[in-house]
Amino acid sequence: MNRILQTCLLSPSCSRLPVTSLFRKYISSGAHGRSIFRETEIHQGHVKVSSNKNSFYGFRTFCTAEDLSSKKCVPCDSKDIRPMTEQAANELITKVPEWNLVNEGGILKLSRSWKVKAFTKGLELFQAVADVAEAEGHHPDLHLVGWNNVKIEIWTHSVGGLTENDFILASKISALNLQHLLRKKATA
Ligand SMILES: C[C@H](O)[C@H](O)[C@H]1CNC2=NC(N)=NC(=O)C2=N1
Repeated sequence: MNRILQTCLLSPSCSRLPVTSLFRKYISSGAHGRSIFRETEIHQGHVKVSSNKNSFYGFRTFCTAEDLSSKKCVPCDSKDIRPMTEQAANELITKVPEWNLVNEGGILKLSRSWKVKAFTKGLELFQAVADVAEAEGHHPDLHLVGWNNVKIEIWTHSVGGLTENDFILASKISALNLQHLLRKKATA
């Protein structure tokens, strides 16, 4: 029997922000005492929801696509940078749904493909992406084959895997307006 218990966690800091409050709704599933709860954060009238299967005391932060695109890449030669686990990558890929998570010869990468209108439009797309990459100091692998097939792969070469830098760059690329360069999708 599922009981939905909703408790409002108004932390003191929230009391000063009348419109910001953190609601935690959890459903006591009963099985093995695990609870499934959903945090709902209400900010200025819009709601971000993260579902989380965790013990009652588990508390998970969550980031959204806009969080990633507002972040800055860090130098890839910093000593404490490490490749993330496949589980972490599977969680973060949900924030950049236009991208695919691929494993190439044991190296996890982000990959995305486009069909462009013309060869030169592919080069324009590369230039737009290059501007973002240079600003971030983090660079993708660019492929343009068969004159109009663009593929971009992103991974952190210095660690031989994925880091948050890759997801930040992917999110910033997704935010680019590239529609005018792309071939119209064939209608059904
Ligand atoms: C010092 C600077 O962070 C490194 O040269 C950067 C440049 N751009 C990079 N881009 C990617 N994708 N991986 C790297 O390891 C990398 N290293």
